Amino acid sequence: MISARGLRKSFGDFEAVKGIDVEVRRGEAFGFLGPNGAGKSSTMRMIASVSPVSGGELRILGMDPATDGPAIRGRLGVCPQEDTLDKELSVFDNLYIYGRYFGIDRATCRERARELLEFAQITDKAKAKVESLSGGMKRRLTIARSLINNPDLLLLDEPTTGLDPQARHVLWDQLFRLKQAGVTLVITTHYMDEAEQLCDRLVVMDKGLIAAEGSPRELIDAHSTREVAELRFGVGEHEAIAGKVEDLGERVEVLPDRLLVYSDHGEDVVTAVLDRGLQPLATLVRRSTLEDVFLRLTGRRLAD
Ligand SMILES: Nc1ncnc2c1ncn2[C@@H]1O[C@H](COP(=O)(O)OP(=O)(O)OP(=O)(O)O)[C@@H](O)[C@H]1O
Repeated sequence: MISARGLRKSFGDFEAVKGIDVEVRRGEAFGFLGPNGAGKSSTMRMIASVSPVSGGELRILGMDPATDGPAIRGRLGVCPQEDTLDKELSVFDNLYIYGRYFGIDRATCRERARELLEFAQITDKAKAKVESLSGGMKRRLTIARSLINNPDLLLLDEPTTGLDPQARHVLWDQLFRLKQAGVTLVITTHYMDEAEQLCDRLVVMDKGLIAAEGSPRELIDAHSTREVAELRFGVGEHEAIAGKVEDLGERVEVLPDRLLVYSDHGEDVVTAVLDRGLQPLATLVRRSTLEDVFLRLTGRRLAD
């Protein structure tokens, strides 16, 4: 569906994407995970064929965005980071008029708009003004709108940024149903839980480069331990205590508010810490996540 080789994007002297290789297969949900400024949106805009490639090769659905932009865009759905809904129009008309813009005939547009309202679970809001919708409903409508042309490939740029946890879960469900219906999804996100939930495969991006690639499970297995023991001590104590526990795991990370001890057996770490007379204010043993992978690969947290 998408094939990139040595793909680059420059803005003047600044290189936002520094030569990346990406292969997205039909029917999969593929993620670009990385912090703000990693180059995810720049990559996405090149894939959406709205921003020219500065270097390397890019093929979308077997076509070249430099020469086949309109044909590619006709087969893509694009859900941008910011809401671009028409606030003056009703929910239904946002879908209907967008469909007409794609050249779809009136009757098909009406039918498709009704289907999509149902899919987005906002049928009862058909006549409401967009302004009256909650943030989650607006995102669902934006996704519905991006499906009006029955795209083969749906591009979603940070689909759940700014939503509360419940609205995020409703949206994930919507995206999961799309995937089951055979739509190929490409998602950028800086939420590792979103990447873990939705993506079959992903690349971890940092500073315009790909730091790692694989399924969430493969990435965690390759770059982290099975478990992590989190130890919380008093403010300012973590650096000094790190030296006293570093032999208990494969690796120790010092964060401002806690220590992370990486070990396949987190409970054993906690027991050993207490045996040494150390008195953490709180302990937690959890499974490794993509956040741990990111920290390992870049020395920084995604949240930062
Ligand atoms: N039009 C532009 N002109 C100049 N610099 C740009 C432009 N667009 C993006 N950049 C820069 O390129 C870098 C990558 O930006 P990009 O938006 O691709 O990152 P991102 O990973 O999508 O982050 P975010 O989550 O903030 O969107 C950033 O340093 C950004 O400031």
